[in-house]
Amino acid sequence: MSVHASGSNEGAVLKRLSVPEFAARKGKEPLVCLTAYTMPMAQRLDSHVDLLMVGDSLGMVLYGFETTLPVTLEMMIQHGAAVVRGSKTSMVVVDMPFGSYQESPEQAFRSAARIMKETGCQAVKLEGGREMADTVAFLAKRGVPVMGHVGLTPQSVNTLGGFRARGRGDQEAATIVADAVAVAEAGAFSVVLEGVMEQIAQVVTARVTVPVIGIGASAACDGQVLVAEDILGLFSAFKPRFVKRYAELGNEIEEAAERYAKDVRARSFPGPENIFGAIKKHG
Ligand SMILES: Nc1nc(=O)c2c([nH]1)NC[C@@H]1CN(c3ccc(C(=O)N[C@@H](CCC(=O)O)C(=O)O)cc3)CN21
Ligand SMILES: CC(C)C(=O)C(=O)O
Ligand SMILES: [Mg+2]
Repeated sequence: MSVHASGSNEGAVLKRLSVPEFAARKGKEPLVCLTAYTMPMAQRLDSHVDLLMVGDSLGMVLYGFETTLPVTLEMMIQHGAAVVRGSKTSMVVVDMPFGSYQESPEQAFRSAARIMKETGCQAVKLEGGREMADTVAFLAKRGVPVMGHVGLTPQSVNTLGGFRARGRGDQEAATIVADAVAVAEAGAFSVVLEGVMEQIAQVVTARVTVPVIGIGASAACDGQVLVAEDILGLFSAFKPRFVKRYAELGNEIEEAAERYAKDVRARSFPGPENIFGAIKKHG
């Protein structure tokens, strides 16, 4: 719909939204983010969003895993490279998968460097709060822009006991605020805030100087992100409360497959226009 107005897009060549331009949008218009895992989806979404997030949710949405834990660095790199190839103006951020960064800042840097070298993305995202602050700082100081992710952190599903809203109760709410502040102060250029009450979102958004991107965290945030397949009706294993459906493409796929099957069975497909050199029928 629109090419990013800020920054210096001199001449006719379109440029991607940069990390500093993204960060400078806090307090201005809301930042629009969606996940993308493939080239064709990235092509369709690119001009409508500010950021394309190659989420490790692809393990659940594309591969049918029950959690994001089995996702590998290799999978994130292949999908990340495809999304970069399919987009021109959006910033592309790739999720660091479980096990690729938690061990040490050095391990995180090695993984992040591979992601950036092999995909061409602008930044990486990793889950965690205060315990990840050193890692965020280590990467940010070495040329790896980092997006934080606090609140409902799906890679901790086994510790949390499920994909449930976080921050119910004052103690847990204070923990989430402290986590967001810690990663922002460590140098994260933005923070995803997932699955928390509006009250927490409001406090976090006011308290940190970088954009807070919400998913199930109310309109108090500086921007929103959702899984593209969720809003398009292409994923039906579960539907979090925070998802709003904007299309029912899953139904359209089924209807298309049904019509095709009917045509093949009736030999009405392929027709003359779909074949190479039809046999001349003599009347
Ligand atoms: N397709 C998809 N969309 C997502 O938003 C998403 C993923 N996959 N995979 C990674 C994580 C997992 N997420 C989830 C998964 C399930 C719920 C869910 O079912 N929530 C229920 C409440 C469950 C409870 O309280 O026990 C809800 O009603 O929102 C929420 C977030 C968010 N992320
Ligand atoms: C939705 C975003 C925040 C994410 O982490 C994912 O898709 O994996
Ligand atoms: Mg993720």
